[in-house]
Amino acid sequence: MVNKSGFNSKEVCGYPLSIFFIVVNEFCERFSYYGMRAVLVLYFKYFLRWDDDLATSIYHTFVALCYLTPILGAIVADSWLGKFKTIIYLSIVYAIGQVAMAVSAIHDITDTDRDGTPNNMTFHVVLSMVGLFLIALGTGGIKPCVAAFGGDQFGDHQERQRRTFFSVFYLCINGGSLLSTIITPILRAQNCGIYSKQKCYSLAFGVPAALMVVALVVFIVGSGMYYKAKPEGNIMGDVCKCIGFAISNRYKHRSKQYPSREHWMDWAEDKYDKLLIAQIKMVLKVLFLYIPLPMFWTLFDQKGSRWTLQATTMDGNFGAIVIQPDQMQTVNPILILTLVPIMDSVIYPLIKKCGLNFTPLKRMTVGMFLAALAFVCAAVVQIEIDVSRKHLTYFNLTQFVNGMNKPVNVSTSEIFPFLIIIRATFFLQSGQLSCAFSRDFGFGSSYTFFIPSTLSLGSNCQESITGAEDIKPNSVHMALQVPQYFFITAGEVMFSVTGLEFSYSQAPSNMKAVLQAGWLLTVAIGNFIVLIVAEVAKLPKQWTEYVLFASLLLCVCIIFSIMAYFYTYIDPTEIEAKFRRNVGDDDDDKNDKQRKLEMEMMKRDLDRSDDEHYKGKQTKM
Ligand SMILES: CC(C)C[C@H](NC(=O)[C@@H](N)Cc1ccccc1)C(=O)O
Repeated sequence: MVNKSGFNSKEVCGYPLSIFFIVVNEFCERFSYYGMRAVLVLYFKYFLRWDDDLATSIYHTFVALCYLTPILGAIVADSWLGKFKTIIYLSIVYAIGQVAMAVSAIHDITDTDRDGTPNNMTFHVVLSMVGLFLIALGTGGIKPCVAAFGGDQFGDHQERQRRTFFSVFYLCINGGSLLSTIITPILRAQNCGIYSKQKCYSLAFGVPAALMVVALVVFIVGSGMYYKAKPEGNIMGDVCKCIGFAISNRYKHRSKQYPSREHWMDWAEDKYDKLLIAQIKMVLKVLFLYIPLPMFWTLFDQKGSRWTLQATTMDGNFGAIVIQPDQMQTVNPILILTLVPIMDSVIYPLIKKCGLNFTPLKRMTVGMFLAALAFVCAAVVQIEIDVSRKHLTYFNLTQFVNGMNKPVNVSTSEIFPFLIIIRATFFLQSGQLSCAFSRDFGFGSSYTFFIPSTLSLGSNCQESITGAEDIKPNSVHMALQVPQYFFITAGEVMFSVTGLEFSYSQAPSNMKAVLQAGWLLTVAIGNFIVLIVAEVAKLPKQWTEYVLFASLLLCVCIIFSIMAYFYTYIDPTEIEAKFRRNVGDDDDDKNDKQRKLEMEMMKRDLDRSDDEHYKGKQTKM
């Protein structure tokens, strides 16, 4: 197949072979990212021994940084190294970061007294912070480049294939993240160590590190097959200078005597290339359309916070298995893996058959509406929970009344989540004597256990300990969260998968990665809005906060649909080709332009000294 730049690539079933390496790379990279992220807060809390607040804020800072760094990667790719080299270099940085995380989690390195706890915590903290910084730089930096690089592999005539590629790309993101969020918590729960056995965070970080190395190797293997668009110099510098010149030139010509121009960017025509101005107009048009989009991510990213907290007040007993609150999040990638193929092969073709033109911007609007609907469902579930008056966390609150005349130490084993019931084992110890007993709990319940004065420690105490249920278990089932997950995920498919492709198709050739980064920036801003709204609104009832978010998104959705109505789709390649054809004429024009500019500058100088006098002079010239 010969693509837009005359590059000849191998094809399989109408698709360039090179994209196989790109989607496998994405799968491994997302496995690496989400796998590491899944155990990060627990690593902060239990390995570095940070409190909940510090752990949560460092976690969110890291996630926000991951969506801010794409702009850096995009500038480097589009202006300097090109996407291919940027992906290679930043993937190396990323893999080093993951290895640093894995090493930072080996307690034996500083466990000089071999008691199972690190003796030099500073070493572990510093190494893990360096690791996280490198990971944020790497994952964020390559993110806009990989998607845009994949899009580059298609020729202009392969629009349909390119759309399918973005769907498959999204499937790989979710396939990788689903697998890793299941696997790494299992790895973390293992015990490992050289001198003493501890929870195996090093393995939980080590496997994602290995997957990142695999991602890099796979990407390099495909090297000979890629179409590699060349960077066109410091494009972002030129863009900024051109916009700056247009603004200042417009300001200098604000007087009514100067004829207005069709677009404010046209004021840059006196100095800059028409092609560059046309490309900037395309980018600005799309970026303007992006202004309302962060609100979608504001709702979307609350799956990991508010919805997980909601799940902690619900009953996770699904018969064969007990689902932990944070495990509910895996419903999202599972639904993505089912909904993307259904949408692509059934829903969208059906809509088309009905004669409806379901354009990308219409899809995104419906996506926003569905996300708002998801929050209405969340509010209804919340009301149900509030009515049932079960506000406790799934960690069962337990107290003991000691009837013995000596102090008894009580400790507990971990709760086993994959059994039909939640079973906890308690160890009672006094001096050298100890005994153990187990009890089953319901989510959210609270118990008081009585240790009788006659209890003989050292023997079996299973039968001797009696308990009273203080608070009944949570009665609202976690399955009730499924509708809200369904709507938010259907919204994600319509909004995010479409937006990814839209950002690529509407971007000029030399700013594809930049526009992808602009798209990812809406995710970062959305995350900041969560913090602001939650802080400012401070609503007493959780369900009212859900309704507030749903209403905000609905308003934004209406604004966006109006903006979308006035948006005209463009074909950047066609526009660029038109300007390139006119380049000869433009060269001739340039001298005239330069002359005109000099004239106007002279005119401005004279304007400042004596307007009337100048007017006289001009007519004489
Ligand atoms: C936010 C990103 C632009 C999109 C993408 N994320 C997803 O596809 C999520 N559905 C993945 C996910 C996985 C597990 C739990 C929650 C979400 C990405 O990561 O690129």
